Amino acid sequence: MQAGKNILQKRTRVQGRRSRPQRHKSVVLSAAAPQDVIDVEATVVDNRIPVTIITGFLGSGKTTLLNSLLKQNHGRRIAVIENEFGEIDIDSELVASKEFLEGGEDQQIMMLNNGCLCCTVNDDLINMLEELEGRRDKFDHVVIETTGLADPQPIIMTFRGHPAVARHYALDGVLTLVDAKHIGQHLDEKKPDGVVNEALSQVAYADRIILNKTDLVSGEQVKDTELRLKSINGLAQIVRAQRADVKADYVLGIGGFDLDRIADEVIDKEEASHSHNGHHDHEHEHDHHDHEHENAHAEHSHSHGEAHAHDHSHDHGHEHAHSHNHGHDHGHGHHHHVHDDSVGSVSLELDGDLDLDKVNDWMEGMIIDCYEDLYRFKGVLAIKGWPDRFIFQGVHEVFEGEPGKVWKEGEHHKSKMVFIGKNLHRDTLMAGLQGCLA
Ligand SMILES: Nc1nc2c(ncn2[C@@H]2O[C@H](COP(=O)(O)OP(=O)(O)OP(=O)(O)O)[C@@H](O)[C@H]2O)c(=O)[nH]1
Repeated sequence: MQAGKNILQKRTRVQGRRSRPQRHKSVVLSAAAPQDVIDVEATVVDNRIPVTIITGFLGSGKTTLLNSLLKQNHGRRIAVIENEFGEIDIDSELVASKEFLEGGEDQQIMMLNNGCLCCTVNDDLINMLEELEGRRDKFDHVVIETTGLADPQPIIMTFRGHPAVARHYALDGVLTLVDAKHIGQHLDEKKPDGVVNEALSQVAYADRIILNKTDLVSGEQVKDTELRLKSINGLAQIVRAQRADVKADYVLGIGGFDLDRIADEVIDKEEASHSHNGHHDHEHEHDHHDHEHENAHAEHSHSHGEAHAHDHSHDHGHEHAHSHNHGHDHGHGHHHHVHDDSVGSVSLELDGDLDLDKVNDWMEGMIIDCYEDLYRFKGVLAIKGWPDRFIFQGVHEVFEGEPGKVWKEGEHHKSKMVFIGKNLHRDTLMAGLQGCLA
């Protein structure tokens, strides 16, 4: 326990792949595999350049947003990397600040014309970022606009997993534009096995969503769409907009990968919904608490009852959407089958303290076995014997965690996790979490 404790005084980033499971030994919370752990002192000031990815399906309003962003007086100098699919550079013609390309001091637009960012992402994007890095005194923030057909995942992974990029750039967040009128049909589109539904992926990876073009649909449709988006991604904030008209703060400075903000996002979501302000339609951002609470003791007592039969803990969980190709019991009415996308969110909440070793084993196994399906996951854990919360987040196999706020005297200990991904089975995840109880 003590060794793990020491590591948790630091920020840890852990990487691993299923094909090399031996490298995952206790990767999550302890230091048993020091060669796999990159420690950065928590007190180090992060001077890296923040990067925001703006994505969204064709015609959803990305260029409109970019124009509005470049015109707003937000005090940040933005370098834009635009990815135009095909050879004809149309978007840069449409962006108001194109003149900055020709020597403007404040903002820069760079074009990636030779293909789709997500396909050719590594070399082209990395080269461009390196080039920009040499001029970093000229800007404060990088915005990458993907093509409408890009799956943002490889771009995100470049920032999370590529050491040279991660040294100079910090992914601030993923902002997804959604066309209120057409998103449904794109989400519904069935792709062949192994082919990504880009629209779905763009929603699933979002830290923030702009539900745009609300002028083109009824209020009822907007609400339905919002529910659907939340079912896919229970973590992202959503604002409604027309002409992508949102404040720059909503797009820049998201802190989607900032561990310090995760506690607010994940555990204090109810309170957070009342404390944020300044965004359009903010009342829609956190109102997904219509989930039903479940008594997991009843559900799982056959397998877990002995371990915590008398601690009065119970869990609350909600599943927004999940694959229908699994066979758990639908009879108790606690699952909301919003639609049958295989990408969805599962939130888990469990009272009581967790055992460090059990959490390590469980999360290690999950990352090894399911990293491809785990798009994003975040959580705050109560670990037995630790004075502070443990906060973590991950994107596929890239995991990061650090100590969070100290538990107050007498404060009720509980853990909360949110998973976004494919084929997530809430019951299995909850059983796994319950199995970690101390
Ligand atoms: N009615 C309506 N039209 C909008 C809104 N926002 C943007 N548009 C229009 O929708 C069209 C597409 O917007 P863009 O900003 O170019 O969308 P995009 O996501 O950059 O499109 P791609 O480059 O094709 O991926 C343009 O004609 C915009 O003027 C809106 O809120 N309502």
